[in-house]
Amino acid sequence: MARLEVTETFAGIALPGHLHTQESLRFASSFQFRDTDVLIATYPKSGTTWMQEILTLIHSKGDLEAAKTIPNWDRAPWLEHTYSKDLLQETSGPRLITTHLPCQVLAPALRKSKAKVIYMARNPKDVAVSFYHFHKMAKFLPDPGSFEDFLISFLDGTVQYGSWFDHVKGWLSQQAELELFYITYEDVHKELGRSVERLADWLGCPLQPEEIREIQQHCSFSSMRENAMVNYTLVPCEIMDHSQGRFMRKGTVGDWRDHFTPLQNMLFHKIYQKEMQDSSMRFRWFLD
Ligand SMILES: Nc1ncnc2c1ncn2[C@@H]1O[C@H](COP(=O)(O)OS(=O)(=O)O)[C@@H](OP(=O)(O)O)[C@H]1O
Repeated sequence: MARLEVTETFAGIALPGHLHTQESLRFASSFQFRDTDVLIATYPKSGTTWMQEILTLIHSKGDLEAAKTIPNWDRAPWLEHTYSKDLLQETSGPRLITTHLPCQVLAPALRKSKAKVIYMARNPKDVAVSFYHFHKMAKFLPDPGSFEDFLISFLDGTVQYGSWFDHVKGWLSQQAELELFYITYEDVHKELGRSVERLADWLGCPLQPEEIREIQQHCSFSSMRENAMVNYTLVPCEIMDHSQGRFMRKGTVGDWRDHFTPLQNMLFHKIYQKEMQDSSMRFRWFLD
């Protein structure tokens, strides 16, 4: 199946041209956030779809109506995608918005409002594995070649969406400047109910125990894997080749162990330590 290989470059970062144009990226970087907006910011494959589902249900207090009938990309549109402009401008109430853009592109616009940001990060080794598999199915991304080649590009930051290290360091450096809640994929994986409760409290939408249980059940991997509103099976095969795998692939912590050679693991650690040496961020999962 042919690849839709057009690339847009913005702020020095390559992005899939199938989803982005210079106009859509300019729209995103000068977006007028409202105080009631909630922005989910992630590097790809860090649990974005999971967070979109959780936050939709926190907003609706566990009412499944929207989650069962509207795809995630319409409930929490990507700020930078070509289709989002009208959708976002037409929404009058509190908006749930998603982005993979780096902080330096959005921080100036965000600082003009009290919009809340939820930054979700994941062990970069698992991100690299998940991203590699996603490249195989997503026809708007380049052919990844071998895992070995892909891992080198991931560590170099030359993959689309740029460097994982810069993305995480950039967003987390803004914790004091923005209304930012930092959570990891591993936190949510370990304690889904507790994570839902913490997020709901931070958003000022406290939930009853039965509402939390309802959300927990709906947002389990097994439930989301079968849910067409989030598992991307609605996307046509020319854009996502479903014969190459599933978007909801494994949903586990530590899958990198089945993919990395000892040498790749050593190289990864070396580069991680160099890139993150000045960072005091909480990345306890990296040592797992
Ligand atoms: N409910 C739930 N539980 C556990 N894991 C989940 C869940 N929902 C999504 N996922 C996993 O998240 C990975 C996809 O990440 P993203 O949604 O950020 O991808 S994307 O950037 O929007 O393309 C991808 O990870 P991998 O399975 O490791 O590839 C998904 O399976």
